[in-house]
Amino acid sequence: MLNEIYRDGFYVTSIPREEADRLLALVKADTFLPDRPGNPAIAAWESDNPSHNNNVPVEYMAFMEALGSGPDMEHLRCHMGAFSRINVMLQRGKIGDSMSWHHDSYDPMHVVCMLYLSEDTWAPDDGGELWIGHGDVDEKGFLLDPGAVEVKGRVQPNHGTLVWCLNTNPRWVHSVSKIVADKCRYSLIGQFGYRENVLRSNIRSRYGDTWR
Ligand SMILES: O=C(O)CCC(=O)C(=O)O
Ligand SMILES: [Fe+2]
Repeated sequence: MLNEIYRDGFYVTSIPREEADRLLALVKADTFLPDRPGNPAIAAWESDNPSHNNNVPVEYMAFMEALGSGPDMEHLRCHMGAFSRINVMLQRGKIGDSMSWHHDSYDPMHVVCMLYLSEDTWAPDDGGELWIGHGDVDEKGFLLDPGAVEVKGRVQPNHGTLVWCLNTNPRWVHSVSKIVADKCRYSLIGQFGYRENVLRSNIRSRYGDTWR
């Protein structure tokens, strides 16, 4: 893992089937809100101080905490220190959804992991792949040309697939290709960092209204 993550910025692995099944059952029973500007629930989440956010269901948080304190991250913890803050986000993607190239710099965290859960089997033609790439950025660290990103990896969101990303380099970006199959794509995202580094509450003043 270490060579991949320190050389490429990411590493692809998977979690045990029973663990993925257990989380999928919880996720299927969960409630999803449209992630659109203006949604009051999303606005509240964005204005919240993540250090004080205790709204993440304990099962998701416990899973991420176990990942963060587990052997996969041992060297990252030695290298970067023991993380004092974990964000957890659950997203559901459906046909037509996609996400453009970005770095998770809206809420700077040092390591990001993405766990995929799905009842469907995903083939490359289905879309919904996590693409990981490298791209040039401007003086603020924003990607200059999304069309010029050099793609380094494409990961289908199959059940139990886990992708680790170092999030310390704004040139390391990721995107989600358009979902073209009528399949349901769940991603449980964990971000690992420090309480002392909370910036999300100042997000609009730092990055403007178009930060997404
Ligand atoms: O769902 C995914 O594969 C990636 C989601 C993502 O990049 C994000 O929410 O920042
Ligand atoms: Fe992201």
